[in-house]
Amino acid sequence: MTGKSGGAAVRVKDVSKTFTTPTGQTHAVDSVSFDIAAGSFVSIIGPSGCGKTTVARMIGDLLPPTSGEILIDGESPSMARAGRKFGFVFQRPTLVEWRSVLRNVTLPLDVLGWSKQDKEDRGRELLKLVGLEDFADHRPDQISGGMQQRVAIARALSYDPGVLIMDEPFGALDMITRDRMGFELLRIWAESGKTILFVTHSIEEAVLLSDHVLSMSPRPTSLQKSVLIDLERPRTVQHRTDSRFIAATQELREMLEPHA
Ligand SMILES: Nc1ncnc2c1ncn2[C@@H]1O[C@H](COP(=O)(O)OP(=O)(O)OP(=O)(O)O)[C@@H](O)[C@H]1O
Repeated sequence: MTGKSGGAAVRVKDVSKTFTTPTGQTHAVDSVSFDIAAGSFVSIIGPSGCGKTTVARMIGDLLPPTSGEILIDGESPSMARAGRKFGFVFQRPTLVEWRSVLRNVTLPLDVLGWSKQDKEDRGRELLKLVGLEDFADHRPDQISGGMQQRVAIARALSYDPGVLIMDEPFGALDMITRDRMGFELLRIWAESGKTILFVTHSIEEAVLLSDHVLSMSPRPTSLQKSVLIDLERPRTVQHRTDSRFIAATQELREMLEPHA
């Protein structure tokens, strides 16, 4: 994907956000700037309540910034949303209970007016990508939480966006499923060539999955550091014991939990 933003799939420049509520103002994000190169996997990590979700939601056109500029493939978030340039995956899969797994995946294509056959073909292709080809006709309540989140990922990829924004997508899963989903996501990422922005609470998860980890300060959040994860791919469980993995997690832990 080549953008008008100098090759960056996502550009965040001097972005701030202040929420105004009946009880006063919350300065959540303070002049955050970063670029995400096309095709890379970048995580945002920071203490609870620091503003990670707010940053992801502003990029995903779910919230307007108070000031600053966001570009996705060279376009504003609202233009990029209209042009189906990104998909968004939330912490909870939010599937439609009465639709089959296949018809949940193809839901966004209904609005785009795809033919029944094209939707069916695309849906089955995506279910294969996320390893759920045998569950097309199941209802969401007939599959596990991890499988539901894979349906949500397939749905976000349905219209083939260049960028996937994921806000703590595995936060509601147990540790074993979460670990497995991380590697599953890396496989999907490698096969699909997307740019991924991944919000997480877990330092280990961020280091294991990412090319770069953006460490955010407590609220009002600003970018503390971008840590390059110097580990070859494909990543495996063995990387957890690699000295470079340990050094990167240690560096991030010292930034995020300086008094621990
Ligand atoms: N819609 C809103 N209205 C008012 N304040 C908000 C709103 N959304 C978020 N905030 C405030 O902005 C700050 C940052 O919230 P945000 O959800 O972005 O943090 P976070 O880092 O994603 O937190 P967590 O890791 O716990 O999910 C918090 O103080 C929160 O209360």
